[in-house]
Amino acid sequence: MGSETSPDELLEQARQEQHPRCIVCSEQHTCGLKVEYAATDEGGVAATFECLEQWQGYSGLVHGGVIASLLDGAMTNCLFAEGIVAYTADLQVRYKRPLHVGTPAQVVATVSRRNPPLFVLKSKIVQEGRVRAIATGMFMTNDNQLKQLWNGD
Ligand SMILES: CCCCCCCCCCCC(=O)SCCNC(=O)CCNC(=O)[C@H](O)C(C)(C)COP(=O)(O)OP(=O)(O)OC[C@H]1O[C@@H](n2cnc3c(N)ncnc32)[C@H](O)[C@@H]1OP(=O)(O)O
Repeated sequence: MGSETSPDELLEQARQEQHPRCIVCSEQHTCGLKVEYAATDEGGVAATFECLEQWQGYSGLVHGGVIASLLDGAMTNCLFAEGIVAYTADLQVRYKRPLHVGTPAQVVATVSRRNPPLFVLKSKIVQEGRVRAIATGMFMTNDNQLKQLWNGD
């Protein structure tokens, strides 16, 4: 009791070990998005993205590739928070409404299905209370992580 590793500790450990120079979530990257995903009480992860002008594609709008990266990064970090390291195998993004530069947005992700080695996750970006983009991702562990899952360690 009391020594159990928290989701945020698991997330940080996996992030540091597996992709410390990630273009989406590393604080060390010189020109990355620097998104700080953190575990939520609901069992997923969340982060705020400032939607700076430098991330725009069409004038005044955040580039769709950046949006896809934010959603994918949220889902990857959501698995990190469970101590699972997995790779994006399939990613579907629906751009529902424009994401405007100059206004912060929230990105969240949750695990919706666990069927090792496959995991299905959902993610969304909300700005000023309105959903701007949603994604479904399928993630897959590699052989080493699979062995750990099956061995329960
Ligand atoms: C993994 C990638 C990584 C890689 C990702 C790489 C991405 C690179 C992108 C580079 C270019 C950009 O950055 S572009 C910027 C990113 N995209 C955006 O900001 C777009 C945000 N979304 C919007 O502005 C809007 O939702 C629009 C323009 C797409 C559509 O708006 P709308 O004209 O009001 O129409 P709306 O009512 O939503 O939909 C009209 C009808 O089309 C249907 N519809 C709309 N979208 C879809 C859809 N995706 N699939 C099926 N059906 C759809 C609706 O159900 C509806 O059917 P019915 O009810 O009539 O039957």
